[in-house]
Amino acid sequence: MTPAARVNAAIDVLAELESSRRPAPDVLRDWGRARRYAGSRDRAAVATLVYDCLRRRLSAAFVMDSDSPRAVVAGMLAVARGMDADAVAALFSGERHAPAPLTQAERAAIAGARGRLAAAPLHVRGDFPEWLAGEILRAFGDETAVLCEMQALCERAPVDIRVNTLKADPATVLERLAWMGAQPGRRAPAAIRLPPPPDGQGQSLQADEGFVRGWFEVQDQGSQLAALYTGAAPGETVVDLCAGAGGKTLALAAMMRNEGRLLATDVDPRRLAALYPRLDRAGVTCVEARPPRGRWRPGGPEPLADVTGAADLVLVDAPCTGTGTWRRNPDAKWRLRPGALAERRREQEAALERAAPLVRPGGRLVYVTCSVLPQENDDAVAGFLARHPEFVADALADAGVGRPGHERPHGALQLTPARSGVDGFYVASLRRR
Ligand SMILES: C[S@@+](CC[C@H](N)C(=O)[O-])C[C@H]1O[C@@H](n2cnc3c(N)ncnc32)[C@H](O)[C@@H]1O
Repeated sequence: MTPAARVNAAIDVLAELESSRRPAPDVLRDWGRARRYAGSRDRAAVATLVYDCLRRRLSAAFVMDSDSPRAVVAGMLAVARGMDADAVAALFSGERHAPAPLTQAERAAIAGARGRLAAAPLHVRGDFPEWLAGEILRAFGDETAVLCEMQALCERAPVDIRVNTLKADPATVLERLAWMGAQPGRRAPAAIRLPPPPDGQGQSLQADEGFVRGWFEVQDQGSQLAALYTGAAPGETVVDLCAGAGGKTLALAAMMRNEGRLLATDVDPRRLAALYPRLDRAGVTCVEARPPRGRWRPGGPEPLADVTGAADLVLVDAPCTGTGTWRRNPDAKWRLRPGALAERRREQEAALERAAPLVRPGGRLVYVTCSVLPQENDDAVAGFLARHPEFVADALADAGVGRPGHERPHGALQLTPARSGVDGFYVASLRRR
């Protein structure tokens, strides 16, 4: 496919996304399947165009004065890729498989994009849903900080891996992946960072022998730091209450050097299914998976009943809106609705209530989200502390990585792409008196 044909395809995919309201990965997958002539590079390039449009949807539409898929693609090429009107016109050429030529008005809009955008409202310049403006201002304090943070959340994210120190050492893995442009991670000691792939062509990490042998996992450094701030140590009894597919379980097991007990569960037993092969591959032996029988419900049988009052550490990696991961999942920011935020808040409260009785006196409860919204973070912790006077806010474990984020109430830390160079994670540590 020519570059212009890829642009045309992105316009089609965006139109389909709008009309079907299905998630972007599904629409892109179906688009690729229906077009056998599109090779893997074409599919990756089209996906990157679509995701870049989703990242910059509001600002691209604003400068073009239209939110049609065609306008959003043209506007994105101007605002995100810095293309001038001639460069965009070369793609909108009207030739075979290319979009129709730019109109005079479109050319003028692209030429004046930068100036126009400077006068746009905050949520347009920051490309986030208007209904979240109050929450985001609350998170970062003033408009300058909001813009800096939200624009960083519009960038493409690098790929981070966590070297599994149970099986390998970071220097050896770094050498092995040097050909992919691997660099030491700036934040977490076992992290290696790969640059965002040009034109969305993903690195074939899962095919690497090192991955198959369990030497590393793909995991954002924000997630790695959140695990480090728990201070999980060898010999402890640790609960990973919201283990999901086990990204943090594996990180905790490595911190514990496979010594002690690490109990992993989730409200949904199907989510744990992916954990088992990952434990095998990583050589993790200290984990006991405790799937509930059917979906766990408050008041129902507790698969962790035997640990009541006995855990040194309970990690609540809570379900959340995922606003901190918008770099990787830009579709999510436009799909998020106020009702979903309210639902996540209820789930967070339920998970915290479930965690509290498991913690031993003097033990700690670490609450984590991948969100930047204070309602899910500061407010969730404040509400918990008000309901549970037997807990007090505590300092995060000194993981030897400093505190490269925004300080929050209760000694908590908010990591962000702009401030920390990682996904937006929130971490708070609470200690049982
Ligand atoms: C952010 S995800 C976990 C990600 C995972 N820890 C990782 O690092 O890959 C949140 C998980 O919490 C689970 N969850 C929600 N409410 C829960 C509850 N009350 N008890 C246990 N798990 C819960 C969800 O099913 C979901 O898998």
